[in-house]
This record gives sequence, structure tokens and C-alpha cells, in this order.
Amino acid sequence: MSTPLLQLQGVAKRFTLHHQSGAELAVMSDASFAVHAGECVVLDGPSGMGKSTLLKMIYANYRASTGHIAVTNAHGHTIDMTSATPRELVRMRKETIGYVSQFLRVIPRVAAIDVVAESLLEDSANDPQAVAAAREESGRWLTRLRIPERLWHLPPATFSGGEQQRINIARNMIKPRPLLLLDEPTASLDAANTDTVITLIREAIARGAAVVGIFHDAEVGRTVATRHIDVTKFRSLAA
Ligand SMILES: Nc1ncnc2c1ncn2[C@@H]1O[C@H](COP(=O)(O)OP(=O)(O)OP(=O)(O)O)[C@@H](O)[C@H]1O
Repeated sequence: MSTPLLQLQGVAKRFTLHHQSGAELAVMSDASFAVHAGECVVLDGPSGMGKSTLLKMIYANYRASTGHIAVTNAHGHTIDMTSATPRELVRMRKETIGYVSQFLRVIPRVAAIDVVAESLLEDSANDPQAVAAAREESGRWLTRLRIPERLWHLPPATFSGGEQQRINIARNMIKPRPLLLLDEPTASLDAANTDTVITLIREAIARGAAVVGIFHDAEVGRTVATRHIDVTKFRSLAA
């Protein structure tokens, strides 16, 4: 079988609770699995079991306490996200890993169309044609996700929860990166937009992306999953 895009080996996470005299909270131990191109792995398990923590460790927002998280980058090289340098992490996030977090981290005073286009604008080197193409592509994503045109030139800070979630999805999916992490991407969406996001995820899988997702709505998870992993099995080892 081909090299996995993502491989976790013996990943554990313990939080040190500084406001509780440094007590340790063991959330996960010995998480080991691989995800290949064209797969959509859905993480299952009750609330508080560590699903979001696992995505944050893959994206290296949280540092794994032990273990290795190997991600094959856009150039075919493997980077261990547990020991990558800050420079490598920036590059991995730019080129290789898309991450739709639960909440949009709003960039003050930047219009929605440019918030969505940011990764393409960064690649444009200020070439006017490339900048125009990036904004056009952003407009297509905004249209697809039913963001009314009157909002495109406003900063998303005051948008509704569902609008912000759709901006976050567009912003992180507009550039077709090889690995896509999705943390409850449909949690605030109505049925029509949920269907659109399901279609977008299927398109990402069809182009060969590896997807790892958490879905509040189990039915949505079942619809997009090519495989399920119950994180409880990683939790039961943590004591
Ligand atoms: N930064 C942190 N500091 C301390 N504890 C944390 C931190 N982040 C997460 N935790 C704890 O880790 C555990 C797992 O949290 P996590 O958010 O990963 O669960 P989850 O399975 O995604 O839950 P949900 O389905 O409710 O979103 C929880 O007990 C949580 O309180």
C-alpha cells in the first residue's frame, strides 16, 4: 500500500493543570493509526474523550506529550509534527494541512472575501492577475456557501455563527491541500449548507485529499466517512 499521508504512532496527551497545583490530566494514550489519500476518517466518541485534542495535536496547536505524528508534505517528504521547527509548521499549514476549527479566528477589519482568499493571495506574489483570480475564486466559494454578496466586503466579526462557520470552511478549503482536518464543520449550519459541506468534503476526497473529521451530527459523519475510529480506545489506556 502507498505511504500514508498521516501516521500517528503511540501518541499520548497529558495536560498540566497549573491552577490546580500542577495536577496532570491524562486525556489520551497510545493513539496509533494511519490515513491514506482518498480516505475520510471520522473520529467518534463521547464528549470530552479527546477528539478535538487529537486534531489539535495533528495540526500541532497542542504538542503531543509522547509519540510521533508523521505527515507527508506537498513535496512528498515526511515531517514529524511533534518535533517540527516553527518554520516547518508554518510551511506545513500553508501548503499541506487545512484545519477547519470550531470557531473562526476573526482577523480585524479584513473583508470576508479577502479572509477567504488569504492563502491564494499569499501565493499571488501581488501579481494583479493572480490577485484578481484569487478574489474571483473566493467569490465562487462564498456563492457556493450561500454568503449573501452584501456581506462579502464586510469583516466577518459581526456575522452570525453559521455565516462565520461557512467563512471558516471556505477559507480553509479554498486551497486544495493534501490533508484536511475538520472539527465539527456543520455544527451551526442549516440543512442546505450542511448538504453543501458534505459535497465539498466528497470533492476533497475525490481529488485525493486525506480527511480526518469530527461531526456533531452522527448522520453527517456516517455520510462522509470511509472509516470510523472510536477515540475511546485511546482514552481507556490513559489513567
Ligand atoms: N488546553 C487544555 N487544558 C486542559 N485540559 C484540556 C485542554 N484542552 C482540552 N482539555 C481537556 O481534554 C479533554 C478532551 O477534550 P476535547 O475537547 O479534546 O474533547 P472532545 O472529545 O473533542 O469533546 P467534545 O465532543 O465535547 O467537543 C477534556 O476533558 C478537556 O477538558
